[in-house]
Formats: sequence, C-alpha cells, structure tokens
Amino acid sequence: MLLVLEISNAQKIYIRECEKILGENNLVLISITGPSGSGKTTFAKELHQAICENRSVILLSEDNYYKANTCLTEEQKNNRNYDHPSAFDHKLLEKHLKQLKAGDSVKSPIYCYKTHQRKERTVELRPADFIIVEGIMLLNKQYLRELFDLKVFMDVPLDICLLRRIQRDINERGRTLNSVAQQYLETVRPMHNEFIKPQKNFADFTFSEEIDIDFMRKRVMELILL
Ligand SMILES: Nc1ncnc2c1ncn2[C@@H]1O[C@H](COP(=O)(O)OP(=O)(O)O)[C@@H](O)[C@H]1O
Ligand SMILES: Nc1ccn([C@@H]2O[C@H](COP(=O)(O)O)[C@@H](O)[C@H]2O)c(=O)n1
Repeated sequence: MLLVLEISNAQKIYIRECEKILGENNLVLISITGPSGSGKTTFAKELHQAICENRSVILLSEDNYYKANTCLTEEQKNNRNYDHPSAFDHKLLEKHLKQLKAGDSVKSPIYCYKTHQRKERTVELRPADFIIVEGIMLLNKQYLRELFDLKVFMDVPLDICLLRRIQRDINERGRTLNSVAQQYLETVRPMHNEFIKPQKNFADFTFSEEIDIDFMRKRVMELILL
C-alpha cells in the first residue's frame, strides 16, 4: 500500500500519491472524528477536494444518520441530547457503508438541524474509490470502527471548538447564543468528556494544534506507508 498524505498546514492534508489502494474492493474508507466545532467538516472538504482531482470520492456526514425523531414534540426535539451515541442510527450507517463497500448504491438520508429531522428526500450515493465520513461518534462502536481503513481524530481544545460552534450555530443552524450556551453545558460538554474524547484512543492519526507540523507529517507518513 502506498498512500502518502502530506500536511501543508494545520488544516490541510493532501493526498500526493496513491498507487495501490488499501481496503477491500479497491475502496478506502476514512473516518474523521472529534468534538463539535473541531473542524471535521472543514478538513473533510479539504481532503475531498484533494482526492477528487484523481479519484472518485464520497463525502458523508454522520449527522445525516441522526435518528428521524418524527414522533417527538417541538419541545422534546429542542431539548434532546444530540451528543449521546444513542441519538444516531449507526446501524443504518453501517449498512450503507457495507453496501458501498460491496459496490452497491445507497439512498442516504439528509438531516436538517433547524427542524431536528430528516428531510423527506434522500441522496443517492454511488460506490467510489474513497469514502470520507466525518462525525462526532464514529469510533465508539466496534462494528463501525472496524470498517475504516484510516481513522483520524481532531483533537482541538474545547474552548476553540465552542467559539467556532457559537458562530456557526447562530449563522447556519438557527440557534441563539442562549440556546448554544444551555446545550453546551447540559449535553455537549459532558457527552464530549464521556463519549467523544475517549475515541482518540482508537485513532490512527490525531490532528492536534499542539503537535508540531513536521512531527505530524512524519507520523502520517509512517502510518500510511506501512
Ligand atoms: N482551522 C480553523 N480555523 C478557523 N476556523 C475554522 C477552522 N476549522 C473550522 N473552522 C470554522 O469553525 C466552524 C466549525 O467548523 P466545522 O468544520 O463545521 O466543525 P465540525 O464539523 O467539527 O463541527 C466553521 O464555521 C468553520 O469555518
Ligand atoms: N438536531 C441537532 C442535531 C445535532 N446537533 C449538534 O450537532 C453537533 C454535531 O455536529 P457537528 O457538525 O458540530 O460535529 C452535536 O454536538 C449536536 O449537539 C444539534 O444541535 N441539533
């Protein structure tokens, strides 16, 4: 296997060369996990852009696999714990990833943060050379973990994550400063400590502000070239 990732700055990893694809059926499955606001989506998009110049690639968000919540009242939906593993339909995500690995297309759900519900329409995903999945809870369950060929963890300090989340949630997800603060204290922070942070132990590669870039580059090369 020769898949060389080069980090050019703290948010960019470029795939330089990919002569042999790792994973089953010529498909590489990459997970990007970490706290909310750590830059998973941003990083996943960078990776997507770098790979798609030469290879077909699917970018998938775990958030689209939040449970549908159709029976809940507005109040219940607003106050739900969205940072607990049970909030996700991980079995559906597993099924879809396995289908894509097997060469089948899937109809993937689309989630709306404003209504806390799945949209009625779905998006058809066709098998590709690479699948990048980003989300807060991808490494908690063994049955998901073992599907990934490369597991990345974004280990960004929580204060930075919170600042980013405040801006993003107010601008893009229809939240208020008060609602972000309340949700952060009640569920986001405690669930991070209990479920998100420990996933770092399962990552092949941890992306941290504190780690020197040269060190990171060396680690990734060592890891990927094995
Ligand atoms: N390295 C970075 N520096 C500054 N802002 C960033 C960085 N990474 C992400 N952001 C911004 O922070 C917000 C949250 O990033 P996002 O990628 O959505 O995080 P996540 O998917 O982990 O929740 C977005 O508005 C994004 O533009
Ligand atoms: N209806 C929902 C669903 C999820 N959230 C929050 O989203 C976070 C995960 O998404 P990121 O892009 O930030 O990783 C998670 O921390 C949930 O609290 C929400 O607020 N409402």
